[in-house]
Amino acid sequence: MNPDIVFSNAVLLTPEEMGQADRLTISGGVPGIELMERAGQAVARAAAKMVPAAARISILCGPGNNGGDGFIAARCLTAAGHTVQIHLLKASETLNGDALEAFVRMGLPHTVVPDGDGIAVSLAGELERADLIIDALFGAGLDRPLAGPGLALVKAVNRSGRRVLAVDLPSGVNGATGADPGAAVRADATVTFFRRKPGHLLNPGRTLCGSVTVADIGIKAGVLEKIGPSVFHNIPELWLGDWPRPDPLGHKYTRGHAVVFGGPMSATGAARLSAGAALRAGAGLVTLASPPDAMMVNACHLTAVMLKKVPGAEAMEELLADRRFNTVLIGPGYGVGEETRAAVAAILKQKRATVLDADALTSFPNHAQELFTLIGDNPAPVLLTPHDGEFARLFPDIEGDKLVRARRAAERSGAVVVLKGPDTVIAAPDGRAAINDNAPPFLATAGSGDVLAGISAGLLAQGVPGFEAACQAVWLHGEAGREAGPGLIAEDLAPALKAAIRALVDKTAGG
Ligand SMILES: NC(=O)C1=CN([C@@H]2O[C@H](COP(=O)(O)OP(=O)(O)OC[C@H]3O[C@@H](n4cnc5c(N)ncnc54)[C@H](OP(=O)(O)O)[C@@H]3O)[C@@H](O)[C@H]2O)[C@@H](O)CC1
Ligand SMILES: [K+]
Repeated sequence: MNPDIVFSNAVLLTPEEMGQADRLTISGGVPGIELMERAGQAVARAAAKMVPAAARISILCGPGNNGGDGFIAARCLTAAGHTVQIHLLKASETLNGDALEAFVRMGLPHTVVPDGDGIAVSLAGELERADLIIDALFGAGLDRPLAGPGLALVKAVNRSGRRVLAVDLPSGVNGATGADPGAAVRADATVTFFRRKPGHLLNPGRTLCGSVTVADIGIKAGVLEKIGPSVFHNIPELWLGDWPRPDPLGHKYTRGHAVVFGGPMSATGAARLSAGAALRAGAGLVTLASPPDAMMVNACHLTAVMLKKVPGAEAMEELLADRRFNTVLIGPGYGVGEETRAAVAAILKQKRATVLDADALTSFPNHAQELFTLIGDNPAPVLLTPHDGEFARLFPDIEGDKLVRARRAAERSGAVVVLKGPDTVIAAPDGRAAINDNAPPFLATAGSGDVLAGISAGLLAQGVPGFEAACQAVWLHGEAGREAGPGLIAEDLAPALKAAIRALVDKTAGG
């Protein structure tokens, strides 16, 4: 990975790391109120784009600095000619620091939400009449589920059916995990500061944020060197430096040779989907290794993908004695059980870049440590690509939010773990992780995972390092899904991949 990535827009900061960025900036001579001014002004600019002239805007301000941003926005929007109603969750006497300063600078009338589990009918009515509600209740400082008047207010916002702009995070969403224990605001848009947070990308946080914009509030990227971020947004900026650009003087043998092990006659399609995707992803050659009974059906369906009869684990070892097969994928449609475990062991002993998917994962629930030992002994990258169900079977004791689970699993297994879903997390054993957000919902269809495993193998075959190959594959898979569009089936993905790669290469002049 390019070391400059830690300064890039791909960086995600936990609320703690964001606090560190804040403190480093303040100790570097920028007063906190200046950061808050810029934050509040950015919120006001975003709000102005969401409403007509002279709009009615209700601003809900919490007891901390998130509320402080709301006071600044209130002042700016009033100056711009909007009618602004300000509601404090707690009496202004409880404010301190920059939030108090922002409140004083605002100098506008306000009300305080009365204590209790409900809110006044008049406030509910006002929210329902607003052109926009600005949610400045809680941001990075939320440290427990909402309750009492805060919870009542959030429910009233969601009931109002009005457009909502969230400051930093929709109140109730945990910035580190995206969790919303209890309840959270459902926003149409969110303005955050300096860098995105994991909670903007992990569900349910992502869906509660609406569209997210990142405002520059004067924190310099240089502070990131001290913070040492390790979690990233899976965007091309993260891995373009490792994108496999074909050598103009090269040939197909210099672009790698992936071998995909296929299943019995009744389940051959999955491995063919994988093999086709590996070829599309740029592997110079792809061989489908087929059991004898499935040769005929595979032969009927393959053209550019080559076919080889491989009757069992011993034949696999013989095949892989040829070092030109530099990457192996096993799992899609392979079958679950002892034979699969033996095959995976035979493959991992050959020390090739390896993708283990589907049945190759499901065969190991009671033999997980055996698998991790084999992975540990293989110096080449190994990718595990479980969905939640496969993950739970392989790592039954690992709990927590998706980011934590994927990172623990990667550390334990020694593999790059791709924990799949609408917010796929890719985690490396060295602690790096990336969160993906470009997959359309219609990508959740039979065979889609086989294609993803194939793209991963195709990139590994070209020598892309494990973490970057997984990140590229997940991103391309999402782009291919968007390209294929609603109604897609897995067969559509390999052709759509061509357009997705073309767009990436054109945009970046990546060759
Ligand atoms: N960092 C930066 O660079 C910049 C940050 N900025 C802004 O600051 C925000 C972070 O501010 P923050 O740290 O003051 O936290 P914030 O979200 O206002 O909440 C803390 C307050 O809520 C309370 N509380 C917590 N949970 C609760 C619950 N469930 N139910 C009830 N109460 C609860 C907690 O009180 P407690 O009761 O725990 O004492 C405390 O009073 C950040 O999101 C961004 O908008 C910008 O100005 C620009 C620069
Ligand atoms: K908020």
